[in-house]
Amino acid sequence: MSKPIHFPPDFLWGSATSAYQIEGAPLADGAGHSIWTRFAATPGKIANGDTGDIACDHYHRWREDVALMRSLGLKAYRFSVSWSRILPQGTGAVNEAGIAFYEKLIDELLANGIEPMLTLYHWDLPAALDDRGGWLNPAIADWFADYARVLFERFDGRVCFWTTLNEPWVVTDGGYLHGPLAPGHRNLYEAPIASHNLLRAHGAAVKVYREIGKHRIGLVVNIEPKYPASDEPQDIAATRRADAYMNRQYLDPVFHGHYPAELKEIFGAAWPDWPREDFDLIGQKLDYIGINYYTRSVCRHEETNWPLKVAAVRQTQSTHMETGWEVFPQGLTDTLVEFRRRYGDLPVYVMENGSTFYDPPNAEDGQMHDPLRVDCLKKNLHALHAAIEQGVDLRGYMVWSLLDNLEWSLGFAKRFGIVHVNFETQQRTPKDSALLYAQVVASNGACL
Ligand SMILES: OC[C@@H]1[C@@H](O)[C@H](O)[C@@H](O)c2nc(CNc3ccccc3)cn21
Repeated sequence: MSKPIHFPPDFLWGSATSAYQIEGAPLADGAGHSIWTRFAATPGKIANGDTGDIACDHYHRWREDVALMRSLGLKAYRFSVSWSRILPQGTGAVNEAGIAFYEKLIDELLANGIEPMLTLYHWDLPAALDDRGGWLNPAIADWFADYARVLFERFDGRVCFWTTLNEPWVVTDGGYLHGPLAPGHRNLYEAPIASHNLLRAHGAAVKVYREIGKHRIGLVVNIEPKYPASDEPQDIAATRRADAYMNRQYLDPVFHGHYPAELKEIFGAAWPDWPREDFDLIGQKLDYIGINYYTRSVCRHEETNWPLKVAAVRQTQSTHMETGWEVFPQGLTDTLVEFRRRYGDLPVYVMENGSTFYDPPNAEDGQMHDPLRVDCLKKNLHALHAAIEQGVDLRGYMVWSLLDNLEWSLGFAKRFGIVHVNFETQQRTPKDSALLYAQVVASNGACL
């Protein structure tokens, strides 16, 4: 019998979602179009023709969903704000109805003892700003800082945990290099520019927060640890390129003031000489780092793969994600320990961790059994604890996701929720994984 595990006494257990994936009603009450309302309206971009027009109807069911979080005993809830609800044109006049929606949500969370953790940007750029170049226009750092200032002024104090960006790597790789995500560009020269402007915008928002904010602000990055498929020099070099491109491309400029050298090798002539002063802006001091972990990647050299020349070697035990994300809890421990080794002792929150499996239909007992997700969750939480035992200053964990939701271009078929959503009736049904998670929260991990 292994000894029971305990997390730090004030460990923050919560769940995470994002606006476009759950809210629905993206254009209600004066909201403007985003690059995702446009992408979803473009045939072939989202599987099965799914869209965020209704999603989980959270825009109308927010009170019920907060009650659901309360019933699970959650201590925190990580959500994102739709920029184009607040500023329908991306800049200029504030849409008070947009402010009102998030104000109701925040106040309901607080009334139920749940810490609101607000993400300013989770991929849904206002379409009006995309028309002006979006992340390719250097002015977006100012546009984003002005948007952030509106929310800081309205909500700081009720919101004490702020995140500037969710996963700049996915925004860039998916939206500008390979194209499966909005705005759907495939351009080697655009990707570094978009990525750099995301980091500049992050820094500009943190700078504003330091002027007027009184609580905590950070950045959320997705980290996928890279392991060489062999000890062949070519595979070792491929692994370093993959780590530099996906992981260190964001953490090195924020914490070390420069990009990894491998990026010039990867992008060649498409990699600009960045102005030195940009790194002063990007390197604003943070109160915490948010890390999203799902899987690892085993890398080998592949000359034909553009532009990294890296291929991922498929592993055996995988989730049902499109690209078969391996269940590899050790990678979570390794990621957290490596962050501390490379970047220091900043407080860390795991802001997303979860899995998608084809959930069996309702059992005769009416319960949603999801044994694979339960097993995955248990293993990842043990891995989390192992990182704490190795000295990581881990402060909290947000399971992805509270609800089954729109998995971007993969549509509704990929279910990550610990709570099942019937998208015809909008009925929410906690899965076994939700019942387990409620026990974990109530016992602070001792039940594991
Ligand atoms: O795919 C599951 C979630 C997604 O629903 C969230 O909105 C997003 O924040 C999110 N990020 C990852 C991990 N990163 C990633 C890696 C490759 C492609 C797409 C996402 C997974 N997820």
